[in-house]
Amino acid sequence: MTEAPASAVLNDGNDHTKKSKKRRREDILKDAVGNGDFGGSKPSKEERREAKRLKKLGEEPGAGPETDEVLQLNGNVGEVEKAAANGDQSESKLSKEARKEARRLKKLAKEQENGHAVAEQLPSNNSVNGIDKASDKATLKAEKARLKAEKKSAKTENTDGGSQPNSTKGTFDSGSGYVEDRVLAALPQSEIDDFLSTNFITISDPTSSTNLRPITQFSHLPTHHTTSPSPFTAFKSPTPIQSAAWPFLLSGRDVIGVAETGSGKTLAFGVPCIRSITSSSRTRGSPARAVIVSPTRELAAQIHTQMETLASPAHLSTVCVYGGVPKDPQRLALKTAHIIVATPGRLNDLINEGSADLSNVNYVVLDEADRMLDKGFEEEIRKIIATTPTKGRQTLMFTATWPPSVRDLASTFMKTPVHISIGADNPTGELRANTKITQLVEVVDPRQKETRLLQLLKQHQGAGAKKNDRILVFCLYKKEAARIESFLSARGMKAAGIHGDMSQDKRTASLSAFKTGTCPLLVATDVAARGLDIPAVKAVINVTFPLTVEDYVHRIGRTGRAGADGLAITLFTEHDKAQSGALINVLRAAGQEIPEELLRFGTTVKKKGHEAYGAFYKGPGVGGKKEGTKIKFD
Ligand SMILES: Nc1ncnc2c1ncn2[C@@H]1O[C@H](COP(=O)(O)OP(=O)(O)OP(=O)(O)O)[C@@H](O)[C@H]1O
Repeated sequence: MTEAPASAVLNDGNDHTKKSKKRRREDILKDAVGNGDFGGSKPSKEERREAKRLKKLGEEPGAGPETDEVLQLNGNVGEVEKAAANGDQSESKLSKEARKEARRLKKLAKEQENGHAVAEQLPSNNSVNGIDKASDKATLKAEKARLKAEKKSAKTENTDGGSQPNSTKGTFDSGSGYVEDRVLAALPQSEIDDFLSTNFITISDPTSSTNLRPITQFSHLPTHHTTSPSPFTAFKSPTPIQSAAWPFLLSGRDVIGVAETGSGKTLAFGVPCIRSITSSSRTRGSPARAVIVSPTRELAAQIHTQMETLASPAHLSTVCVYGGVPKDPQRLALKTAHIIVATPGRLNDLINEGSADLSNVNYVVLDEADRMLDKGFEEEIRKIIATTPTKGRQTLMFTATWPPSVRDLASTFMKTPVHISIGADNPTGELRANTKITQLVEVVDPRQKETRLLQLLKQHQGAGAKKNDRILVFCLYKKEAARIESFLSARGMKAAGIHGDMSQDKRTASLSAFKTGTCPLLVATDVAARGLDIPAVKAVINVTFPLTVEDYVHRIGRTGRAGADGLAITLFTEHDKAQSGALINVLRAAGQEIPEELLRFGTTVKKKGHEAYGAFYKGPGVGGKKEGTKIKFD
């Protein structure tokens, strides 16, 4: 079972007690709503926020065309006021809400009359009138939805004692160049709140300088004209992490984005990357404007492919830089590339020899950020970031797991980052597996693992229609992976392998055979645990438990992607018992069954002495200290 829904939260770090600020806000409020018709009482926090939002809306310079929207808005004011005029108890709440909304709409209508633009960027291939009609229609639709939502929210208030989700008010960040789309800006606040709470979106902004509405539709993106043909045609709407992260990223903010595996984080950081480059005015020096770092070669290649589809319509070029392949083509491509996707080791090599120059890079992404910040990579990351400018640089960290051990280190690279996390009852981004994955754990005798694996493969990939179903088998060690691959091949199963002892060519060939379905069984080490987006992996089988429960969450995340269901089966032995408590917590958080035999190993989560060593922590050494063993995948 999933956890109970949590309200969406936008932490407001403002000091609301300061007198001068308070006075200023009240002045703004007066400006925004006339002479403060709040029924004689002091405006609520909500009302003040809304007024502030409207005020900002009015201040935004622009040349928005005058449209029928004004009439429409006025019409809606009447409708709202009519609704507000009704008198029974359940409608008195509505009437307060409706009055508030009426004031908001009146103000908006007035601003439209005064010629203030609400939207900044419009698709270049549309005529202004076409856009106006479309947005008018959308506004009308939004208004209808708003009235419906008002009724619903009034109803809820009457049944739950008046509790409200915390609000995220839409607004503009005039300094950044990002302006909310007019349709998005016109959406009723209740709809935005609803979106945040139903998608379990938690936004924590230490500055509170921007209260940005989530981009709930691709059409609300200011960049879509730069990426035509649209990269979104296959998708209905942005995923929650995309919706929530885009406005902040488009505003130039640093962001930590924590969202479950397979939830579209690549586009979450990829789309604003294009916008960041196209809006930059720098023309001198190195062409590189963005760098995206990932822990494995295969993941770097995958991100690169996705970035290419975004970049080429905007006439930007990209390069993928990783080890195990010749440097020359990479050196050449670096001369013109605007976006560098890289694994850290090879990128540092190329920086050191002078082939890569990051001095103009102002968009830095650490994908699988917790992995990039653990001891295996920390030093490499420091070196890379040190060659980028401090001023004007946007730093992004995206991951599905965000252990406390890396959080302090992350903050040393970032400027007041906005923290966005997606997940039920998970405002601090604690460890969560994707809830679309069914997790089965079998406690077995270590000597029976291979026999049990064979049985499971026959059961889930047997003959007939199931024989081509993709199954990913994880081992802990390279030698173990090689042995299991041979074991399966010797029993007539078509298996490929991927691990660090193989040449890059062979790794690439195995992955490609698995992706295309030529070989439906892949035996891997944790080199394939993170980020890989392989279509329709039916099941993940863990033959040996990984070294950390974070790695477990990433491994099983290769199935159940982009909203699909998945299956993960884990063979757990007494050798893994130190991890039982942490695994139980992950199972519990995702509402999964916890086997009695697993509970017998204990529920205590052992506090690790060196959490920063992440997946490669092997226990304390002499004197409680252990040297970091640098194990790299590239
Ligand atoms: N808005 C969207 N709607 C539906 N599918 C989407 C959307 N955006 C991206 N996807 C698809 O979702 C899949 C997973 O995306 P992606 O690989 O970016 O996930 P992720 O969150 O980075 O996962 P991981 O944590 O495993 O790295 C991809 O196949 C991608 O094409």
